[in-house]
Amino acid sequence: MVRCGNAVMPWAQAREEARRLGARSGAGSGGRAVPLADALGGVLAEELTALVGVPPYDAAAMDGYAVAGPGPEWAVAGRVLAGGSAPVARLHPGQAVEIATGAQVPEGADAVLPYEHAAACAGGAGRVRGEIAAGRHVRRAGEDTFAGDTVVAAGTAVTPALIGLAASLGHDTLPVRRPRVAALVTGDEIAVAGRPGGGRVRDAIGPMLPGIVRSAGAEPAGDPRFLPDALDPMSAALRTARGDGTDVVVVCGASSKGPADHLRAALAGVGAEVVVDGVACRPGHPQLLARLGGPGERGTVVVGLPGNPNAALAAAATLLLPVLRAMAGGPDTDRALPSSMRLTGAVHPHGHDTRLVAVRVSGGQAEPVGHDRPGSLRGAAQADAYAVVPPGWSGPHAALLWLPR
Ligand SMILES: Nc1nc2c(c(=O)[nH]1)N[C@H]1C(S)=C(S)[C@@H](COP(=O)(O)OP(=O)(O)OC[C@H]3O[C@@H](n4cnc5c(N)ncnc54)[C@H](O)[C@@H]3O)O[C@H]1N2
Ligand code: MOO
Repeated sequence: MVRCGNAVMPWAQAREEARRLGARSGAGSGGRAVPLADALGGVLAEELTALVGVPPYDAAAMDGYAVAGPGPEWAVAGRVLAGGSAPVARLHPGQAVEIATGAQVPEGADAVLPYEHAAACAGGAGRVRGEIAAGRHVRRAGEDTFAGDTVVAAGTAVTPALIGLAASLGHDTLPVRRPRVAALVTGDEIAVAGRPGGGRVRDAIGPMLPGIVRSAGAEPAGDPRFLPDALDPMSAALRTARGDGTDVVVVCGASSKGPADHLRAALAGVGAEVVVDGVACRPGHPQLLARLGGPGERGTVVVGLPGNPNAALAAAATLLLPVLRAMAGGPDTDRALPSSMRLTGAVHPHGHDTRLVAVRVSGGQAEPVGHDRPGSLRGAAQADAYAVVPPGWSGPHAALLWLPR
């Protein structure tokens, strides 16, 4: 049963509903162990612990001599390079080995004397002299991280640095949450390649969805499927998605109320819970958020995007991204990016809808780029963000909704 009327929801509330539904649907979904090379962009499903310490052994931090005892002179017993073994298992006071940065320091060593502070001894070859402070230039095992330490919290985005860290802690795989997102592109007028003609239009939404999906740490479940403007194929596709455990289905171009827009009827037919039916924003008015699945099930989230491409992008930023981020367990915003900025140029609020204005950010200001009508991606393609301009806004600062990059 469809449980929501046609009340168009305020923009901020719709985003909050999307977050809530994503968190509800993602909770308990666990993670999948993926090889480090494939983990980039996912969100850690569990905390990351150290399987080995960092450094894993007492290591030289400089090229020079590992020395035992206070000196100022030592007898050099040989040489050890990184990855090699020392010529003596243990240094006794007065002994040294020549050592390379990263090599394991023999037991008994008190410090490393860098080459540039070492002098040859007048007393003969095989001896070295200099001044040391105990512990200097030795990186002790576990001085950064002990084996068993918890190092990174669950919910952290997997970045190149985190992958490098995981490798240094002894991991070959990472448990990541990465919702799988199927795309259904509808419309009898849609052409999928080349120059459209004869009342047809190139699909502009299917090609931008994988990037949008990946930007939120999720992954596309294959290529978009193209559906004709008919109820039965839509209903069948929704049932299939629910049946095969797809996390999110994005339906493009069937969200309005025309004779060819079947999403609402299909949702009603499959017993969906409709959470958002229309959002008070421009562009992106006719968007939908729904859930397929019973109370005890994790369910499949359905996001309906309008067919106009810039409206689809605005709707994806409004509903799809918060759903995916919450589902993966990550934050909704990138903390490195400013959340609001002074808006330049003449921007006028709408009477009752929130306007999403394509802006370029430079010099700490956001400037509208134009060409951001619902049917055109020309502005968004040159923009960094949408400025969020609610009804009654008087400026000059506006919240920013950063576009996927
Ligand atoms: N009586 C009403 N009509 C419309 C309303 C409304 O509130 N009442 N809203 C308008 C708005 S706003 C939008 S946006 C569209 C959304 O409609 P749909 O989601 O059903 O999309 P379509 O009608 O199929 O297409 C709209 C437009 O976009 C083109 N399109 C569709 N899919 C794609 C695609 N994948 N790539 C590029 N372009 C696409 C399509 O050819 C149409 O020109 O409804 C308005 N009508
Ligand atoms: O979603 Mo429509 O933009 O408002 O053309």
